[in-house]
Amino acid sequence: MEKITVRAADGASVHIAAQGAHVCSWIPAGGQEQLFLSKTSEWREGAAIRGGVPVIFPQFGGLGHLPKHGFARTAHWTLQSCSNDAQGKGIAVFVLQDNDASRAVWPYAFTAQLRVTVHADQLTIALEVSNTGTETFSFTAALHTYFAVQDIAAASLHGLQHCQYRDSMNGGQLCTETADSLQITAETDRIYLNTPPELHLQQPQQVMRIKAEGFADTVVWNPGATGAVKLSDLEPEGHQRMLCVEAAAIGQPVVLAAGQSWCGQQQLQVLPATDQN
Ligand SMILES: O=P(O)(O)OC[C@H]1O[C@@H](O)[C@H](O)[C@@H](O)[C@@H]1O
Repeated sequence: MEKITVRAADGASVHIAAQGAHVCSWIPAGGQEQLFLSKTSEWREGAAIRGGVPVIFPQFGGLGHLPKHGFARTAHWTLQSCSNDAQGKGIAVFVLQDNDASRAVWPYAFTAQLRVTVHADQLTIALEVSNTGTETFSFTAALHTYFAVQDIAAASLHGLQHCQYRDSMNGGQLCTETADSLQITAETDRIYLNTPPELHLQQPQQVMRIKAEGFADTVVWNPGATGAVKLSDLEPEGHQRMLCVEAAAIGQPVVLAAGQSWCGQQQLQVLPATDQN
């Protein structure tokens, strides 16, 4: 499968597959891999990659008539540019436009652009969608980031306390998060609504600062042991080494009239461990 490497002057790097404009690997300068990528992912054209950062557009999950999570994650995106800016940041821009295949299932004219910027201890992924047609359309979307964790039992997510969420494990029931520190002990699949712009994924060795802009919601997903056995492309015990924290626009679908654009981004930064870990 066609992939590019984007490297910042300081050595930080990402690998991106043209299928899905899918970030498969992110290594901060002087650091270690931060994204989970299943060793048993299929790597077959048209099959979703298990791990990294799938781009979900124009439909999250099964919330519509399209294939699950829409078509962008399995479509071929065109590399528009790959360069270093004046500060040495590595920047790659991929574009997806409507085509016969997309119009057959979703009859709208659009351009989606994914801009990936890497440097130092940071990775920023920005998705911009423009309505290039004459008809208004609406969509749901997500950056479905699979964070690598050393041990899910020692990881905790901070920042969601008091948020409402739809519990997909429980028919989409609306609940309120009570935990200050969310720990994953079983299959978890939740759409948190109107979440704060900054969350922290804490592990003993580091903290991941997860900032979102433009995306109002956050999905937290881990298949647990019960869900993992149903995923043929998830490596054995893979659920113990990953946590998806997804910047998402689901509760309020994005509506774009002709000529309008929308942008959402997820900005990640690796910070040293804190005393709370
Ligand atoms: O197996 P897929 O299609 O990549 O989806 C993985 C998961 O993605 C999450 O975003 C959804 O909330 C889950 O319900 C889903 O199971």
